[in-house]
Amino acid sequence: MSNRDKLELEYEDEDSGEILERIKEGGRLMSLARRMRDGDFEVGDEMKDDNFVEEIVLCQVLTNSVEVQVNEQRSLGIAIYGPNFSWINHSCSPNACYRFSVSGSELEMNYDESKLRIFASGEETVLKTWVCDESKLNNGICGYGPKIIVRTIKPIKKGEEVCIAYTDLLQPKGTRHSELWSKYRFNCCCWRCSASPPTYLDRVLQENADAHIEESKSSSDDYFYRNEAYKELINCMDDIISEYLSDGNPESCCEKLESMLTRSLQEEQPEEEQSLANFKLHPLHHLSLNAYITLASAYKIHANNLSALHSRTDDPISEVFELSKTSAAYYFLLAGVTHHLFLSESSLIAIAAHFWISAGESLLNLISNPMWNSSLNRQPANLISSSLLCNRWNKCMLMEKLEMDLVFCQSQSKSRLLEFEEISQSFLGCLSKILPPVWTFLIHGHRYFKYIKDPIDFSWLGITKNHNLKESQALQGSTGVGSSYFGRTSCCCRCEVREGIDEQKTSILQLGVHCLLYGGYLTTICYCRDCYLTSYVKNLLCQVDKQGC
Ligand SMILES: C[S@@+](CC[C@H](N)C(=O)[O-])C[C@H]1O[C@@H](n2cnc3c(N)ncnc32)[C@H](O)[C@@H]1O
Repeated sequence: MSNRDKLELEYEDEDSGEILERIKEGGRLMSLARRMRDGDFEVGDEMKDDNFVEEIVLCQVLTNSVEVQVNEQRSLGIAIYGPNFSWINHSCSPNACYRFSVSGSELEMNYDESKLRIFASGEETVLKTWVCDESKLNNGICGYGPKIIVRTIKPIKKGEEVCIAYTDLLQPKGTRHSELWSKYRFNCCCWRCSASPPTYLDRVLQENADAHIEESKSSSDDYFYRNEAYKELINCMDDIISEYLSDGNPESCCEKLESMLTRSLQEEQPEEEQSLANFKLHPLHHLSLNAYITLASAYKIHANNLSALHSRTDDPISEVFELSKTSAAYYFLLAGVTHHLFLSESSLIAIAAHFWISAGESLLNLISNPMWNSSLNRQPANLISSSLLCNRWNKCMLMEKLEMDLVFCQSQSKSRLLEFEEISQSFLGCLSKILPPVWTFLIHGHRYFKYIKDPIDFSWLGITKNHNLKESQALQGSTGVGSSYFGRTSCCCRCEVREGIDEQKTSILQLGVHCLLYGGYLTTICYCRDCYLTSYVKNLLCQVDKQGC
């Protein structure tokens, strides 16, 4: 499918007009290049308008290509895979996800960095490409480059359509729809988009946490005023993030984003900021999520920059320590928020897995900060004390099970769903013991976090869940785990609250390893045991072991 006709029909629409112009220009240049290559070029040909085939090719690329990402760090470019993949439609509550796989030998042997080059605005941009190995040619089609693997993430009934996500599922419905329309030319009618009342996920992603005034009961002025405040917040955040991307100054970005988040939650507002005050940004809101993602990484980059600047001094820098603590707190909050949302929409499993792993990694990084040793005249820097690890941080039954599952690929005796329910409950049980002191330590004195009453259980927000039949069915068919956290979850493990410096480090380590193993466990469900992300988790866990015992 190329959607070429739809683009032509929608020419009136401003966006489509621009896209169509660019397709026409691209098609003209491609056909010109073809004629020159074939020696079939005469003066005046450059003005010819018979580029239909080239235009179709470009439209097919727009409609069917996917961004190829073989690891977390960077994207390799875009690719079009065969019909087995390209024919899969989209849903905002998909039952499948995909990942790319490339073997180490493939990366080393077939990866020729010099093959394809393009020039853009005077600067040379090098595109990497896989070189076709003649011996692998199979009827003219060669199987080189990363493989794409589609995997189910929900039970799929016979005859039911398999769908994947073309867009970010944590965006509100309006944003998803305009993105799907401008890129793919269709209006999504999946059950999540058609749900009435809207699903819990769609409601919280956009809900104003201020007093719940129903649209019909509020005055039109009030509604208008809030809408304006919402647009103002979006513009303000976009400006801060674009400024950060262009000037690369994490310090100013953190300062501005946090003032924005904090101001939107303050009860008393200066008069000139009244419109922002009218829109409360609760932590499950999609704008808060965008802000947390930027803040978690900006704090980490700021800490790394500062530590590189002082790399020659032996003294550890307390500011680096504080920045790393805040970065870990944001990663943890992101894990808590996405986990909460995942429990109501199971297709968010890969996102939740990703943030649990990032939270675990940032907590382990914090443990190896030299500041722990200096202020207390402890053992050599950068080493997690071996007594700490020989103690094996009182590894609980859940950790032992998850480690066996991840590292030794132990076979399961139960259904995946039953096992998931048990593991998730035990995980929340462990967190209810280890997290409170660690969270207090991470957020101490921070102006924004004092508004976050709990980073895992968001019942304090007072946003009630729907009784949408399809939603509860989806839940039963997938996670089935309630979002209860403090108090209500039972835990049979040996995790315990600790006091004192070594104990504090132990609690952070315990929490970090729990997050990594749980994130790794979710990864095995959505991507399988043998993928890049699970190897990444195993490597991090290996480093903990090597540093210690
Ligand atoms: C990658 S192709 C998918 C394969 C396509 N359905 C076909 O038969 O060739 C993307 C295009 O499929 C259509 N499509 C995908 N998901 C859809 C959905 N949920 N509803 C309607 N059309 C959809 C849109 O036209 C979109 O541009």
